[in-house]
Amino acid sequence: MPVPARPHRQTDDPLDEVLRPPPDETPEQRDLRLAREEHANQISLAIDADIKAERHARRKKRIVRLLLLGQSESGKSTTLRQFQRLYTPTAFREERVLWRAVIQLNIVRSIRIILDTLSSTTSQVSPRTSPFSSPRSRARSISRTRPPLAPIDIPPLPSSDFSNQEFAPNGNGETSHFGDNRGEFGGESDGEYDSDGPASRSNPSSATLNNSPLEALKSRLLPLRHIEALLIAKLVPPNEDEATHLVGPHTYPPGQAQYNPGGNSFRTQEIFVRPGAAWKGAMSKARVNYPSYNGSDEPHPTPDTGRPTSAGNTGLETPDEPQEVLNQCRKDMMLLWNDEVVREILKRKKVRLEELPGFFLNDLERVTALNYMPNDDDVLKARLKTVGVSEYKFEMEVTAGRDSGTEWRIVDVGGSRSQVTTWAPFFDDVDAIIFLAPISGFDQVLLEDRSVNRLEDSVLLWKAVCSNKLLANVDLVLFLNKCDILESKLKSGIKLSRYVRSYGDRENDLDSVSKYLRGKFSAIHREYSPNPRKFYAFCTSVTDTATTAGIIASVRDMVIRQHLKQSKLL
Ligand SMILES: Nc1nc2c(ncn2[C@@H]2O[C@H](COP(=O)(O)OP(=O)(O)OP(=O)(O)O)[C@@H](O)[C@H]2O)c(=O)[nH]1
Ligand SMILES: [Mg+2]
Repeated sequence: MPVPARPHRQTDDPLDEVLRPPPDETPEQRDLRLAREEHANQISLAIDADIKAERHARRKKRIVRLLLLGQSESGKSTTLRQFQRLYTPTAFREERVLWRAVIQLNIVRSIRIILDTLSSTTSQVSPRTSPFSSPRSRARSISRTRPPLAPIDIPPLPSSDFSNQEFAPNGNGETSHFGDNRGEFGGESDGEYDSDGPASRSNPSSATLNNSPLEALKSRLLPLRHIEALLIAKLVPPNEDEATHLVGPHTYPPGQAQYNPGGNSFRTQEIFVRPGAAWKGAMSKARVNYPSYNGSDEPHPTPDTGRPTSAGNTGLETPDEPQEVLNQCRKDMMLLWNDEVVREILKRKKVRLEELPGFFLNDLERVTALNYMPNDDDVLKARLKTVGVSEYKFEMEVTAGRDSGTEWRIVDVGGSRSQVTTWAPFFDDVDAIIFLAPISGFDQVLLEDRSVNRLEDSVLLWKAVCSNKLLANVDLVLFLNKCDILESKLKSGIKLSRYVRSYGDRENDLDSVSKYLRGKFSAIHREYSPNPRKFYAFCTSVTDTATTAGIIASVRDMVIRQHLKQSKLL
């Protein structure tokens, strides 16, 4: 529909038009208007004074405000948990038990990804074309004591059917890594890991796996669907409609989305909660007695049943049904995850589960035990997406010299694209920002927009943060995060230069790559910052407690020094 032309105005400022006095204003109306304007002006001045006073009081009270920014899955909430672990250890330990439900859900989701992947594969089996049917692989499989779960005759997998770009970005020219604007970052198609030649991509085959061991296993794992629903109900507060109405189906790559063996589909999206104590509160309110919990790593079986007495602390009914179901399914889950052919299929489909958030399949024996109690590392590895923005107050239990008596407030935000717009109101009165750029994502795309490369998205966000005028005087700390995943990717042969053309033929190792990317981020900071300011960069793996402790201690020191300087207390 054509948009009508706007009437001609003297000024384009809509406020100007509204505020201009009417042309036929009487002297009485004029006096009244001026009195109203004066009144409004007084109110506005009073509000400004309040804000100033509050800021002054905050400085006097020594409240330090730290903002965590970065794209989704960059590690913001994990960094927050590291702060909690280090500086409010008692509270952190007391809350560990609440994370068990999240970990249970993470496990269920990982199993679902495997089953989805197998389902999409097994419906396309064509024995004749299978590289798995080579005499060697046949012999290897036949010699095993138990039959493999998936058939040996698996053909090359048509990557177009499993269009999980996260694992095969740009493999088929479907996405451009860095949009059309390939500046210094320029992508190339990912051919190296797409071992399927073009000829093998379309493989309309028909054989199905009725009554196969895989089908039997799938039905034995069906109870996981039930506990998934149960866990979602437990984790998402009852009034959180939005959280249960998860974002659209495009959010998850198709390979992760559908496990639908019996017609009842699993929820297809990532579960999320608003940050803050809401979900923890909802769960802990449902606590039943947990008499012997002392914050240690030791489990607390009840004397008679061996069941976890912590069940009540998870907010789940006693006994902890999800834990019992997971315990019953543990052998089958291990069978699935440790199956050689299943691993091969995952590899061919480029599903690198180990690199996905919330991965616990290598710890199934431990985490499915009836008396399982999450340890610190488990809590840091658990994945629960954040939606919204929330401020956490820290009264440091563990203080160090200069910042004793200081109250810390750490603001954690949801990082997915739709939420970036919610950040700006929190830019006021910030002492420092920790920006997390997960540099292992150079070969991945965003879950919420599969046309956007993750590294490119981080670079764009970083530019926006550096150039933001509200943040012009805020010190920036950059965490080039997920260096552990980056290292294993580089070691496995994935080349940065395929995705970042300007990297050229430099060494493809962690040291060279992280130095290079650090240089790029640092150059952006120099170029885009409105004013000169302090900038610190660290290569991090924030799930790693040992290395992160030192980095967080340095950040804390820097931030507090700057805060004191600004408060003119130094
Ligand atoms: N291996 C590894 N995993 C990490 C690292 N940092 C974070 N993770 C994991 O990545 C997942 C996502 O981390 P979160 O801290 O939830 O990410 P976030 O930035 O808060 O994400 P949103 O809440 O969606 O904005 C979690 O499962 C973390 O355990 C890291 O350095 N290495
Ligand atoms: Mg988060």
